[in-house]
Amino acid sequence: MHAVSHSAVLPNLNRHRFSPSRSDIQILNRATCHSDCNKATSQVSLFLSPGLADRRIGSRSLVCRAFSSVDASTYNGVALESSSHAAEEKVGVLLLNLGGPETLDDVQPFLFNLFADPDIIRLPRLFRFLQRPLAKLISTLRAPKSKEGYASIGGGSPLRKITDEQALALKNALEAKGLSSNLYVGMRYWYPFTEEAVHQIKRDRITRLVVLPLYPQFSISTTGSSISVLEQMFRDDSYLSRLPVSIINSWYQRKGYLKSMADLIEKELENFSEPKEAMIFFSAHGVPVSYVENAGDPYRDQMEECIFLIMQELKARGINNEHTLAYQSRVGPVQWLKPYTDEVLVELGKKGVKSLLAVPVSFVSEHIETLEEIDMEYRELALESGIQNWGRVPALGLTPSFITDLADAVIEALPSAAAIYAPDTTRSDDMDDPVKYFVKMFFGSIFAFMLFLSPKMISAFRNHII
Ligand SMILES: C=CC1=C(C)c2cc3[nH]c(cc4nc(cc5[nH]c(cc1n2)c(C)c5CCC(=O)O)C(CCC(=O)O)=C4C)c(C)c3C=C
Ligand SMILES: [Fe+2]
Repeated sequence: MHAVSHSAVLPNLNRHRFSPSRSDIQILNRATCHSDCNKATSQVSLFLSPGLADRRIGSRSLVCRAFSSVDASTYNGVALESSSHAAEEKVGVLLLNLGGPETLDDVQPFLFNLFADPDIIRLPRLFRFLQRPLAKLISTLRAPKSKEGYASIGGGSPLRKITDEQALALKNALEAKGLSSNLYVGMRYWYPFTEEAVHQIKRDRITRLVVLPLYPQFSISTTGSSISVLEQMFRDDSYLSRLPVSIINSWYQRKGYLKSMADLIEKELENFSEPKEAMIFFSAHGVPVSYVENAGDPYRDQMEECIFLIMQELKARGINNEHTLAYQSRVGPVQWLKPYTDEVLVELGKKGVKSLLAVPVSFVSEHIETLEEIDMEYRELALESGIQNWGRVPALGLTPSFITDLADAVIEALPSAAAIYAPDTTRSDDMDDPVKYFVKMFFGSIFAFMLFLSPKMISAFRNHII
């Protein structure tokens, strides 16, 4: 069990530019705007190159260093006084999510957006021009496999619909608690893009904003990436840079979330003929090991603490089932967090585990990785491996206790909203150090060369390695 680090060094997210290029393919034509993030520093991809990742936190990064039960960050740490002009306040709540292709034709451009994200693939400065060609190559290679997955769950991702429903439910829950608010949905890789949501917030002249990523645990690749987009937009805009904002970086420690998860698990265990015999199998979306070990991503620590807290809640209810945590959905040629879900399922089967309850734990809506990967691929693998009784806990979705808890999180975060001010000037750049720059360039060149030429690399992107 990893303790949550209260001094975890998080990445400096203060580094991207929002600069969509005119020539960009159809995604940009359809989007109001789209994050290009072309000003990545000279660091090598976190995703592709463990060991060379090196990110520092700026003193004014939107992501704070400390974690608390509502891990909310404000821009300058100065809480605005609780306004005597509350009646004039126009509160906005921005839900951040990943987004997913709505049709099979959307799959490749969606994957392009994902792989064009420098928080997913980061290249040395000199190779920045490769970001989009590389994203194009990888998305094209991966699209057939990914399309198969989306085809098997009805031809597209349910994420937009579910997130919209969650937004409406949250609006109503806030209303019931006496807070009138405007809800916005901002997706990182598909419609409605985060940039569109921010433009709407601006048009609506919101006076106070709470940003709530729909990921219980923080990762550089999810919440961090979305916040990078916001940071860039907010810094460059006179209205947005003054808007009081509170960002809830992670919220897996909240009692309401833990209880809601425990409720779902308890209910699902009852479907087994011998509920006490079922192993509770937490399956989290993985990230490359380099995120955690080189870039200071708190994701693994938070995930482990999250599982511990859910189990504590279950134990308090007299539920003492065995449990385990594994990581799913790895992509590409690098090491991801272990143990891998597929390998653990096979091992458990060999060890004689007969009943297993799968619990998706990094996401709060159904999506391709629950509906296809867990319900189809992993279920089949588990049954082949000797596990006889299989169950799966549904994602939290619109569970009322969960939505109510999100509403509480928003209300608790509101008073600490504070305005953004000057960008971080304390940050140093590898470009300032010619030796470091040369070393990175050298290894970056070799790496880029290998990537383009190695059939092994290509096949690693083409398939989920499961
Ligand atoms: C906490 C959740 C998630 C983390 C962490 C995460 C990291 C991560 N993901 C990829 C690559 C892909 N992810 C894909 C889909 C996808 N990812 C998440 C969540 C997390 N990703 C969700 C909810 C979804 C599904 C969206 C939907 O349409 O329903 C995909 C596309 C599907 C596929 O081809 O498998 C890719 C690719 C990386 C590389 C990464 C960390 C670096
Ligand atoms: Fe993912």
